[in-house]
Amino acid sequence: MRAVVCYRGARLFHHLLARIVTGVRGIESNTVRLPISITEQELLAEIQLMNSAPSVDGLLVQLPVPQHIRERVVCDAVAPQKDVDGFHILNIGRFCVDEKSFMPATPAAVMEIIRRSGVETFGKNAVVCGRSKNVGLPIAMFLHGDASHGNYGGDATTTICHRHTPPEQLKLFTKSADIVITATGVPKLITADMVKEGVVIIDVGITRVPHPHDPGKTVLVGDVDFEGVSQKASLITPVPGGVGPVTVAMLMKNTLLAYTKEIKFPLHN
Ligand SMILES: Nc1nc(=O)c2c([nH]1)NC[C@@H]1CN(c3ccc(C(=O)N[C@@H](CCC(=O)O)C(=O)O)cc3)C=[N+]21
Repeated sequence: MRAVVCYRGARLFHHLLARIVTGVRGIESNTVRLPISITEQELLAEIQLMNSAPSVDGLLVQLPVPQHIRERVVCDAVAPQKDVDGFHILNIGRFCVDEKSFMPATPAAVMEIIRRSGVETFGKNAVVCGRSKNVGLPIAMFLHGDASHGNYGGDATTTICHRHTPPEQLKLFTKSADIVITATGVPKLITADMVKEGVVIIDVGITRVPHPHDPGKTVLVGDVDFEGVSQKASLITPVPGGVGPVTVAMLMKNTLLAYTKEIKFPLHN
C-alpha cells in the first residue's frame, strides 16, 4: 500500500504514518514539496500524475494553497477514489446525502472521540463554533445527522455559531449546550462562565501563540480556556494531544479504505 501526500509541511502525517501503521506491508508515505510559486496548472499536473499512478492509493494536498491557486479546483482535481481528505465535491455531496464517501478526517476524529467516550448525543443540544467548509460545517453535519442512515449521525439538536454571532448570543447558546465543539482559531473563546456544569467540550482550535516564558518559541493552543472550563466539564479534549492525533488516525483509516476500494465510484452501477 502506498499513500502519497502532496503538500507543504506534511511532517506530522508522514511521521505518524511511518510509525503507527504496521500491517504486513504497512503504509508507505511520501511528501512532495512544491514551490509556493507553482502555477495552478503545474499543481494540477502533479496531482494528475498521482491520480494515474497505480502504486498510489491515496493523496492529499496540504491546505491552505497559495492565494493565486483556486482551492476548490485543486480539491476537485484529486481522483475521488483516492481523496483521503474527503474534500472532493463528490465526496462532500455524497456525505451530505448519507451515501458512502471518504469522511473528512478532523470531523471524523471529533465523532470518534465522542463515540468512544460514550457521550450521548441523541436528542442533546450541541453547539458548533465555526463554519469552515472543511471542519465546522461537516462536524455540524455529523452531529445533527440521522444515525439510522448509517455513518456517524449524532441525532443532536445542532446550533452553528460563527464570527457574526454576537458574544452575548454565543453565551446563551453555549450555556444551554450539552456538547460544545469549537473550531475557530480564537484562543480563549470559550470560558468557564459560558458553559454549564457537566458539559462535554471538544476543542478543535489550533493556534500558535508566543511562548509565555520563552520568547522566540511558540506553543499550540486551542479555543478553550482549559484551566477554567475543565473545572466544569465532564469531558474536555486538550490541545495539543486531543483531536489532532485522532485526525491523523482517521487519515490513515481513509488510506486503508482507499486501498481496499470499499467505497464505490461511481455510486450507481
Ligand atoms: N488537506 C489538508 N488536510 C488536513 O487534514 C489538514 C490540512 N490540509 N491543513 C492543515 C490542517 C491541520 N491539520 C492537523 C492535523 C493534525 C494535527 C495534530 O496532530 N497536532 C498535534 C500537535 C502537533 C504539533 O505540536 O505540532 C496535536 O494536536 O496534538 C494538527 C493539525 C490537518 N489539516
